[in-house]
Amino acid sequence: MDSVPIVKKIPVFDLGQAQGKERAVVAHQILKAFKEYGFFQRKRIIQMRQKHSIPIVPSIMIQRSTDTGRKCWNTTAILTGKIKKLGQVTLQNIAEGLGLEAEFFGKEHGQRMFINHYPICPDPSSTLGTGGHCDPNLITIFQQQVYDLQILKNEERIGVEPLPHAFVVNFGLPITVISNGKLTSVAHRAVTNTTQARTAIGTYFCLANVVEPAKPFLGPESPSLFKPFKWEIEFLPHYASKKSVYHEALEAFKINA
Ligand SMILES: O=C(O)CCC(=O)C(=O)O
Ligand SMILES: [Fe+2]
Repeated sequence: MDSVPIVKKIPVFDLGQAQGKERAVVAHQILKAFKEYGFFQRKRIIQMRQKHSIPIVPSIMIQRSTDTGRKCWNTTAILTGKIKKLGQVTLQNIAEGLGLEAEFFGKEHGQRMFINHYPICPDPSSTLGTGGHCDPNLITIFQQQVYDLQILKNEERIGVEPLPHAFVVNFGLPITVISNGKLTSVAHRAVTNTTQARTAIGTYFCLANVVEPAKPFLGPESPSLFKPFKWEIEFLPHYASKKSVYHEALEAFKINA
């Protein structure tokens, strides 16, 4: 590995722009980035990261030392709240970019935190960190401190340049359904490397309700492409059974499939 080119073009927005006067412009640009790459990046987390960096400690230490455990717990709780806010603003931007009401996605979402650790790998050509997949959840927000993220754009893999103090944001298969096919979730994977171990920390924003195409996208000229489904009990088990092969998990929910 690895002849995959690393692009520097995935747009970066800061949270201030996303909520301020430039909000409508940013929402439009986020949609453009989603159409082109399926990803964008969110800046302006420098103070937060410096103030609340998570100590990575083995879980056995957390069990033994209540002090370390408490610190980790407090830090995680603070970060979870900040990420929640970031997720809410991002979902408002996506809704507005799609021409929906800002609160279309609501304010409360299940947040599932993930920590992926990829050790140094002597032969990255034989081992991926995370195999190619589209995410099953609404949006995902995570850190890429060390390069590993590759996306599939027009059948070609491109690497995403890691930016310090930025989060990577991407959207999953439910947004393909909600937008009635206007946005196609982009497949991606994480690769390993021979020199640096890497830990990716992120949050999946989940759905509680039925997933279906949003009413404003439906009409005589644009019939619904997907049947409604319950995310947690119908979609997730199906996604897991398909071993998350790119967009395949959506096939069963397509109308006239
Ligand atoms: O570990 C990474 O960099 C990406 C992980 C990922 O794509 C996922 O957990 O859905
Ligand atoms: Fe992913």
